[in-house]
Amino acid sequence: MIIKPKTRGFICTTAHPTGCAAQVNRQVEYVKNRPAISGPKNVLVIGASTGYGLASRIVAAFGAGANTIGVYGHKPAQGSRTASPGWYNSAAFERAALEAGLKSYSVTGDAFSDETKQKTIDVIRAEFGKVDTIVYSLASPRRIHPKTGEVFNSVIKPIGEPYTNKTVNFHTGVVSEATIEPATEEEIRQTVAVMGGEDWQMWIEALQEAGVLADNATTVAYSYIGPKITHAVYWDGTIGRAKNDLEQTAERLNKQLGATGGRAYVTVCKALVTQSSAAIPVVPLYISVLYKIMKEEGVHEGCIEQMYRLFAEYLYSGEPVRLDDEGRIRIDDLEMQPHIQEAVLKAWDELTTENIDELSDLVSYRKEFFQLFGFETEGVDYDADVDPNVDIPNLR
Ligand SMILES: NC(=O)c1ccc[n+]([C@@H]2O[C@H](COP(=O)([O-])OP(=O)(O)OC[C@H]3O[C@@H](n4cnc5c(N)ncnc54)[C@H](O)[C@@H]3O)[C@@H](O)[C@H]2O)c1
Repeated sequence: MIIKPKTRGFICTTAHPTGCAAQVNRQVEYVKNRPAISGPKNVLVIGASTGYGLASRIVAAFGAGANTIGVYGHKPAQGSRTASPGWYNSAAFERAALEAGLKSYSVTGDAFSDETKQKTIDVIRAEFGKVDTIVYSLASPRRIHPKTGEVFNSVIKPIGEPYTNKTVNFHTGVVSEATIEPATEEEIRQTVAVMGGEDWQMWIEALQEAGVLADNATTVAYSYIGPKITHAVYWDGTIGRAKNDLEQTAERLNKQLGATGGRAYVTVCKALVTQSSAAIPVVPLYISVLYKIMKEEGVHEGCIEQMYRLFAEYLYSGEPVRLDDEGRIRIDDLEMQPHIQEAVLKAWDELTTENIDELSDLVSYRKEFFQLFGFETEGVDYDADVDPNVDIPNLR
């Protein structure tokens, strides 16, 4: 069938298998052309099919030659519906790993459930023995608690007061003001339950109890802090509370794993176009401005560049890991440079619908958004007939 993008707000309901594969292969090529990384051997990535998780898996496999297990939510094609981009990405990843002679497995299911954890443990035990690196990269709107069955929904809201700022409809380029009402205590609690550290801890403990966690294991989870412009809706809001909880979890895990030479880190990453960040008001406009300035300065990075730097220069550099005062890894360092942020702020104050293309890189934002779903990718013939049914090798 001929597959074209179909959007509904900040989501695209179709995905293109050839385009997604091309995006994955571009990231694989980037990593293959960088110096090899030495350290990780058997890597588990939770949330491995898109964004930072997918890039982490590509770096582990093609940068360090590691065997990998990717855990992610699954949506194969059905009738006239295409599969999700994560499905096509993972199919392309598994094919590339097979070709490179790397062991790799995909476990699909709800990562928050005991069942998926057990399924993953079974694969580790049968195929790898143990894992030495665990990347926790879930971004989810909802979690069912595996012990109590309680359903939690995460919200992106400020705390205390309503928040008003500029935002953009990235499809039309219209800049307007968005006001978000503050979260209730219950909404804060539920957001922390979804995006905080409890499930990360549950994963590590399940792996430890099953005896499939290597002694000197490294685990990492991702966070974002960002500039003052987004603080009210992000760092000082509901999601920031969850990220705070993630940091406390890292501290606890560090102590727990430290006894056997292991380590746990929260890594603060750069703001990038992913399915998750597209859903946050204000953030797409901030990213568009940031992209323009960072590109002009020659310091722009995407997911793959960020993850390569994390593995090569921090986690597996052979040196003690550089941390900030709060014990976090900061690969948002380039984004947060004062002169970059000053330039963003200056543009931000002046931004209107009329000058958006001059002051921001909305064109790239839009393009990258569609690329997340395999569209607008060079070298892909979008008028060609393509089979939406794609098998994932090594799917468990
Ligand atoms: N995008 C950014 O700008 C940015 C910046 C800094 C930090 N981060 C953080 O990085 C992490 C990953 O975010 P992303 O932007 O790469 O998101 P993403 O939406 O691209 O990826 C999320 C992954 O989680 C998986 N997932 C979600 N719910 C699941 C479930 N219940 N069971 C199994 N798999 C599930 C998806 O399949 C996907 O593989 C998050 O913690 C996010 O806060 C993102």
